Amino acid sequence: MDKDVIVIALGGNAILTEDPSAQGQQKTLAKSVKYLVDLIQQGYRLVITHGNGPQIGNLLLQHIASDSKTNPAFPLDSLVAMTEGCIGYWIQNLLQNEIHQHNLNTNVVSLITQVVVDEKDSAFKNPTKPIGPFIMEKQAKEKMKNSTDIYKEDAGRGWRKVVSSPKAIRIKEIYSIKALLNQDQVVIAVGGGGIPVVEDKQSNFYGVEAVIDKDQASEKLAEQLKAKKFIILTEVDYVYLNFNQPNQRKLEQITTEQAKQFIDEGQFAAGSMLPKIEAAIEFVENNPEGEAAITSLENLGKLLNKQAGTIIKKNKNFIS
Ligand SMILES: Nc1ncnc2c1ncn2[C@@H]1O[C@H](COP(=O)(O)OP(=O)(O)O)[C@@H](O)[C@H]1O
Ligand SMILES: NC(=O)OP(=O)(O)O
Repeated sequence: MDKDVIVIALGGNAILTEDPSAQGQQKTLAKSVKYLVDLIQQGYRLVITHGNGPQIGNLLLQHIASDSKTNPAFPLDSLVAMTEGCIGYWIQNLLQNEIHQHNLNTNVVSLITQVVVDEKDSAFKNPTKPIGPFIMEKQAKEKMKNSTDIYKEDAGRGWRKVVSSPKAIRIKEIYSIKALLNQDQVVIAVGGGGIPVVEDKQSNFYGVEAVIDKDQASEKLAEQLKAKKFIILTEVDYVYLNFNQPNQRKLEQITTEQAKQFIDEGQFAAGSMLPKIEAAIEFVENNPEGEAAITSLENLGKLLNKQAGTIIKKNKNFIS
């Protein structure tokens, strides 16, 4: 591929902020699409991925609330597909309008993406992926007593339902994504971590009940595309040491070695910041010339001007 590729991952919690309505989530997304146009104008090929943790949890609640005979709840693979379609449409629509405003000749396409996982992945027996709304500890423990659902505390923000989250092995539609990029189209892919599928002995694929971590799946995509930059956009402007404590300190530029040391110190919460840091390390270690970055949706513009965000690179020589 002749032009440099940038993979930008938008977090589900960063899309669903105070207003959970469709309009509220579209309004949040609208704030970041203008910066995406800047990247297109700078000549980059753009791939956008997105999370779906809060959205799929809310959708599941709607499905469970309906009549099980006349309107039965769908399994998680189908719900991931629904969130991929919906959030993909929001981004596609907003970004295409913004591109039109700038008189650029680029199309945006959202691709329903399947991601291959291992059916023997131990994650199927140990759910860790938080989805849906944050609830109080007492309410979560009550729900666990009365059902087979599992709830866990999520980064000091409350308790959330957790589901299985097997590791992404490969992106099934990778050749279609490359073909679209080669035509200078902006591609939205691997939404919600992609639809989890397993391959049988006859090379058929079928969906399984899980939600893949979108940071880990996006890293696989960035790696397969040999991307120049892998940018993770979430709710916080920086990755912090001693997060939410009086001695909190922002991290501006770190090496993968420093990042690993901070992981060992337990600086990053499982299910939230930890998978982002692990994905950033994995990407940079497999693409030593590339860089990973983490910041908020609102700060994408500042990140690109090196005025905000945490940047993770392979070694100190790269850090200026
Ligand atoms: N060390 C840390 N630095 C910054 N944020 C952290 C840290 N540890 C945990 N977090 C939490 O991780 C959140 C990002 O994870 P999450 O909400 O799961 O992301 P997403 O935007 O992909 O849905 C932040 O909003 C913050 O609350
Ligand atoms: N699928 C996924 O990882 O979504 P979030 O980024 O919203 O947690």
